[in-house]
Amino acid sequence: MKLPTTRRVAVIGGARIPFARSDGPYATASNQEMLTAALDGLVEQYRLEEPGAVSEFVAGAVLKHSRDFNLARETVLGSRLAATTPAYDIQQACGTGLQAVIAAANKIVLGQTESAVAGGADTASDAPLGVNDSLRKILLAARRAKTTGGRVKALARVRPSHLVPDIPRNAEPRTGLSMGEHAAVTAQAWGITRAAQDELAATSHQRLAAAYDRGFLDGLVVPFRGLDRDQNLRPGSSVEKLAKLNPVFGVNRANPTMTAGNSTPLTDGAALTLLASEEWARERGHEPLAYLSAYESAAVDFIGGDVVGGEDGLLMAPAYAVPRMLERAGLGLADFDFVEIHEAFASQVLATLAAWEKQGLGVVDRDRLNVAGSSLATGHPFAATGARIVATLAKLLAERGTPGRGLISICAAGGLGVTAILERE
Ligand SMILES: CC(=O)SCCNC(=O)CCNC(=O)[C@H](O)C(C)(C)COP(=O)(O)OP(=O)(O)OC[C@H]1O[C@@H](n2cnc3c(N)ncnc32)[C@H](O)[C@@H]1OP(=O)(O)O
Repeated sequence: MKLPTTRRVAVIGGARIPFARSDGPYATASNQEMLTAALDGLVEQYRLEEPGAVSEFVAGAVLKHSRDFNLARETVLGSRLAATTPAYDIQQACGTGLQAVIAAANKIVLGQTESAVAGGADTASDAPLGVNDSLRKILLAARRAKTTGGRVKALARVRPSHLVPDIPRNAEPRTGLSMGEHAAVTAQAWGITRAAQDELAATSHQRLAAAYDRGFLDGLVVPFRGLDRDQNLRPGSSVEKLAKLNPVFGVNRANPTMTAGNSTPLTDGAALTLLASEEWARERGHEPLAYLSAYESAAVDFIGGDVVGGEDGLLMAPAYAVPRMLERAGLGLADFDFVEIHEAFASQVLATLAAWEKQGLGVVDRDRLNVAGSSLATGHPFAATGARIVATLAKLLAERGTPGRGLISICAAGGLGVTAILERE
């Protein structure tokens, strides 16, 4: 292997399918089909068909079937990208899409690749239901049996209780609490009000609707299965309407503030980003939208001490990743024209902002926060969100046309956080 080189990584563009609420229009679509649709959209737009056009494809899914094996490679084989394109899977819960971008970018930085497509897909509609563990052991024993009698003997141990499937839960294995329940504890610790959450949610819908209306998402969103806009989007969303919804997650009956309107819905979808060296972009005549200039990740010990962590809750790792990233980059929050915080829950965005403020990083101007809407309006197919945000932010910077900077902050299950900075000169 050649010794490291350091090069800039350009974000050339992105493509995603419209996101759909789970058990809706994409109920019969697999991760692979959705990822292929997004990939083909990118291939068509940036003329990536010929062998070698893309050095590598990096993608992942949080809810992945064992049959998908290497989902990224299977996607390449079913797409218009050359079958000679290497591909691999990556998974870091809701940080997957951004982590795929970072993994792909690092090889470009080091001069090992020239271009990459990175992102992810997820479907809660087609979640990988597992076979009950006891039944799985019986089936494995039957498969190992050398005689028909042995197989029958093994299978005779099957009881009705063994037929109960192993259903993936949207919960932390170590606490048994759902993401929403964890976020509710953090919201309470930071004193996040229902009104502030509903305001953030309404703004997300209004801004996404405006972004569609002014054509900002043209090219970034490729139609799929009858949808050309995110199905979750409610253009008429308002604080008054959101205030009428019943709470769904809360710590106690006295102060439940989280509703279906200020939480992301379970969502199906796929999103990808095209990255390249400056040389690749120049040779192919593509003007980079922006450059990736820093990335960071962090984790919180959400089970140490207090079981769910209080102010340091499950989704608070960006409160550590962002200060670290800013310090290394020699920047402050005021240096950013755009701030993109993944809206897992409105309360979690507000708690992250409060944590940054408490640490002395300053206050984020709301006119710079999630200006084209975010996950509360688009929905959140776990592994797709990072690539959606990278492509959105890069286009926002390019659209502005002047030198600028954008910050990305994504919280993830497992107490993880993945963050990045995009710049345009
Ligand atoms: C790191 C991370 O990202 S962690 C985050 C991971 N993601 C999650 O954990 C997903 C969390 N979300 C969920 O589990 C579910 O979406 C829930 C529990 C919040 C809600 O589920 P459901 O109750 O099925 O939601 P549903 O879509 O039916 O909405 C409930 C009601 O609110 C209404 N509603 C939802 N959003 C809005 C809105 N923006 N404006 C107005 N009304 C709304 C719906 O119309 C529905 O009304 P109805 O009962 O009259 O039909």
